[in-house]
Amino acid sequence: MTSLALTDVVANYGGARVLGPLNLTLAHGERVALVGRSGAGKSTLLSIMQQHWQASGAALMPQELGLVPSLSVFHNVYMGGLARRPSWYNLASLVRPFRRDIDAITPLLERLGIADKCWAAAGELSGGQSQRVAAARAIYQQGDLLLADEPVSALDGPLAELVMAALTEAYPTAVLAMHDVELALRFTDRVVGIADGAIALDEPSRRLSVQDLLVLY
Ligand SMILES: Nc1ncnc2c1ncn2[C@@H]1O[C@H](COP(=O)(O)OP(=O)(O)OP(=O)(O)O)[C@@H](O)[C@H]1O
Repeated sequence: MTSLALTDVVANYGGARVLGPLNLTLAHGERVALVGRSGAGKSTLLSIMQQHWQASGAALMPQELGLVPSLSVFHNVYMGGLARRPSWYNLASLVRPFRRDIDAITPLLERLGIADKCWAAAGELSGGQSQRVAAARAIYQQGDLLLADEPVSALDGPLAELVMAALTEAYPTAVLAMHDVELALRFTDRVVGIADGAIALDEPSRRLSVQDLLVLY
C-alpha cells in the first residue's frame, strides 16, 4: 500500500447532503486526526473510508465499539483475528481457547490495564474498560490501516495516552476521529478539520496549535 485516495465522495441521508464532494489522499505511514464539531461529518467520512479501503486491510474501531456483551474480553479481542484462522479453529477456540492465543492476547490486555478482566463478560465492563477492549481487538486485528472513531472518548489522562500510544504504535497508518485536540496534535502527523461536511483545514500537526483548531468548534 503506497497511498489511499478518495475522489469526489459524497454522503446523503434522506436526500440531504451531509458530506462532500470531497477529495482526500492518505499516504502510507501517515496518521491523520479528523477533528470538527459534533455532526460535522467525521463518522460519515470514516465509514466511507471503510467501504473504500476494507479490501486494503483496514481495521475499524467504531464509536459504538461493537463488542459482544455475552462473550469474554478474551473472545472479543480474539475476534479481531478471526479472518487469520480456519473456522474449525475459531469454533474450538470459542469452547476452549488455545494456549498460544492466550499468550498472544494477555500481554495486550496487560498493556491496556485490563488483564484482570480477561475472562469477564464484555457486558459487565465500564465504558472505559469496554473502549480498551475494542482497542485491543483493533490492535490484534493487525491490518494495514486503522480507522478509529473517538477511540479514547471514555478515557482520560494517562489512560487515554496509553491507548493512543498502543494504537498508533500498532498502526503507522491511521485515521482517527478525535475530540481531544491536544491529544490529536501529539499523536498524529496531520490534522484534517471537517466543517459542514467539507474539509476546512488540512495541515501537518507540527504546524498547528490547539488554538488553531478552536476555529472549527
Ligand atoms: N443515520 C443517519 N440518518 C440521518 N442523518 C444522519 C445519520 N447519521 C448521521 N447523520 C447526519 O449526518 C451529519 C454528520 O454526522 P456524523 O455522525 O458523521 O458527524 P460526526 O462529526 O461524526 O459527529 P460526532 O462528533 O457527534 O460523532 C449530521 O448532521 C448527522 O445528523
